[in-house]
Amino acid sequence: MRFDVVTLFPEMIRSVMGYGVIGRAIERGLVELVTWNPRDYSRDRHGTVDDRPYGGGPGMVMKVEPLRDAIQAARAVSEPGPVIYLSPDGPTLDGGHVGSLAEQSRVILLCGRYEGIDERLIELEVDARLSIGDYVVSGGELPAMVVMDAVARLVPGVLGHAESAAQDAFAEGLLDWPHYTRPETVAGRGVPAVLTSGDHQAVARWRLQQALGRTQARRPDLLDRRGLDEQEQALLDAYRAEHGN
Ligand SMILES: NC[C@H]1CCC[C@@H](CNc2ccc(C(N)=O)cn2)C1
Repeated sequence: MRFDVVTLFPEMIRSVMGYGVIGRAIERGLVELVTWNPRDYSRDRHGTVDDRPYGGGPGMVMKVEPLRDAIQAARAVSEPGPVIYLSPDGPTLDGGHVGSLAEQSRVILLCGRYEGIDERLIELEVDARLSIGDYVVSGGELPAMVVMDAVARLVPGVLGHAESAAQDAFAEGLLDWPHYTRPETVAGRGVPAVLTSGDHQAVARWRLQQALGRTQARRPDLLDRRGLDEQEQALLDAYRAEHGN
């Protein structure tokens, strides 16, 4: 999987993406990360990438040419891939988007700053928009890193034993089950007995039941979307009987 990021702050991307499983995946070559700075493609010696908005108003707008030249430089190397603009007016990222992006061999992510990007750049070069939620942050870089992290986790080998991605309850369309580790008693609180029973089948069943119960309680909309088979319904009924809800 190759990510190309068009951004005025390449160091922001490279430093944050260098940590943890994703950083190791980049070191191991499972994920490739290349940044393209529009300022390197500015048409004047001042490195101008923005200018005042036509029609007046506060703030600055990102100019077409430096962005277009950076995107075309990215397109010119490696194989084709969609150009995705991180923007609050895109569809909200969900597991479906992450899954389909993970099937691409390459994605070019466009990060905006200032008040916005000249609309003609979007018309000329952007294939799709994506939003990470209904709020505005000061640049597209953090949203781009959220997308890259979520997608990279689905690349085979990135999470070590691949099943931990599948085990990730959200991959099942459910919220996560509770996690515990040593010490066995802390602040007077113990660990659910099944988890120290050594019965792996019982543990797996308990975890699924917890994920179902928590999803029903906190995000019933996810449950409606996912649907349950008979065994899952029985587990959920038992959970609700036990938790009185
Ligand atoms: N006019 C606001 C707009 C101008 C151009 C740059 C963007 C960067 N900020 C972003 C980007 C994406 C998201 C999101 N929800 O995915 C939030 N914030 C902000």
